[in-house]
Amino acid sequence: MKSLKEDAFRIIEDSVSSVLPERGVEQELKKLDLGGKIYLVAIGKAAWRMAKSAKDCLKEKVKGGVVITKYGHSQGPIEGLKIYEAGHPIPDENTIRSTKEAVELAKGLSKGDTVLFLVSGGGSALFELPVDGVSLEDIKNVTDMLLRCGANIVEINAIRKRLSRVKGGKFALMASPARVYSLVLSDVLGDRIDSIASGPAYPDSTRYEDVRKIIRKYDLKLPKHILQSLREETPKSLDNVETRIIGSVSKVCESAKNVAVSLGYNAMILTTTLDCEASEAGLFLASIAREEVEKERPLERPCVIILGGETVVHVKGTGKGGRNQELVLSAARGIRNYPGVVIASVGTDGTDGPTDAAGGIVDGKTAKALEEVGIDIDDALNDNDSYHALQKVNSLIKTGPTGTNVNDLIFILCY
Ligand SMILES: Nc1ncnc2c1ncn2[C@@H]1O[C@H](COP(=O)(O)OP(=O)(O)O)[C@@H](O)[C@H]1O
Ligand SMILES: O=C(O)[C@@H](CO)OP(=O)(O)O
Ligand SMILES: [Mg+2]
Repeated sequence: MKSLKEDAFRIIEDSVSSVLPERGVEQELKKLDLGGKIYLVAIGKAAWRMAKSAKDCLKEKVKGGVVITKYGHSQGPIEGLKIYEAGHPIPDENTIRSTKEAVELAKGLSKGDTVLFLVSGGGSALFELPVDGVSLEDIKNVTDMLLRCGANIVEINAIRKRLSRVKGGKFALMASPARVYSLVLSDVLGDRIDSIASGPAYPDSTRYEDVRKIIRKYDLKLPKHILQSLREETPKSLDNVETRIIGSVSKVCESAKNVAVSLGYNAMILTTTLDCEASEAGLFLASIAREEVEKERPLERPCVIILGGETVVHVKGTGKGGRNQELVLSAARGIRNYPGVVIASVGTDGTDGPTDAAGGIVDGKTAKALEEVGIDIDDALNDNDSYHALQKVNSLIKTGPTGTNVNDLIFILCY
């Protein structure tokens, strides 16, 4: 055991390493006997690492392929594959251009061929061709609206699927009669495969009725032609797909627990499905930390209480931040002057919101330190400006892109 913060960084580093995609990709590919010609399509923030390990495993059996990842997430050429970077969380021209390449490839395949489809979160923005009558500009506007309204990813993707020619199982239809074998890194709570990257090769479980409810719930003001496109139903069954999940938030939480125990802490996983508003989650975590300090429950100290999930933020202000940063900034209010407590929250992909930070880390001194530099936490939260607040008191966590993506890891350390 070192200092609480050093231990927190160790937990983050080791547990994120344990969910890098290589092991899962290799394990699954070893079990498989993929016949015919294999073509690789990889999408998402973990696409490059997934593609690299698949290519290293299958070597010249892979006849070609396309990798589409977020800007800054490629680590260089991979022999025989075309590597593209594109916009995330809002798609851009490069999204469309590279998706067209993948679609051309899939459409040209024959019976007996296989698409090895490597899927990770981020794929919704990175893999997109709008349906007829919907422009890239429309997709950008709708995506922006959805990301700000506080809807969760299942709701967001229910809408995105219907505006797309590749999402919601439609990419698998394009590849038919070839078969699509998907390896999926899950960043969706409950591992809902049809929501991960909007499920391009998985039957869609959402219906038009769900879409209508989402529009009402968030009072979405959508143009007429978009409303019209949303009525088109998605495939509810596909006969050419097989899917395996190779990593999820549960794994990163298990790993965080093991690291904490190895460092001498009592540890527990409280939930792997945290999905409320980020600032509310922060206050809730702070109250658990106070219970630890005052009543030494639910665990004997020193302890680590671990949560996995994806909180949401209703972005109303004009500041800069992300859900993990907002969570810890909010938590700082509740642990003010409590000694021996640290609360950390990070996106396992290494980016939290449109920032260069993965998340943030606070302790009992953070609230006072903010006050001393003239920052009012409530004001910062109201303006969704968690990044600048945490930056001022050296409380951002920066990892850079990690090459994986299994949602967010959140924990309390108490000494
Ligand atoms: N200023 C902000 N403060 C807090 N959250 C924000 C802010 N701006 C955008 N966000 C949130 O960041 C989310 C996108 O973050 P990102 O880390 O890319 O998500 P993911 O890891 O799920 O792809 C959006 O859904 C939006 O709610
Ligand atoms: O691509 C997506 O639809 C989501 C979920 O998989 O990922 P992210 O939140 O990273 O954009
Ligand atoms: Mg997400």
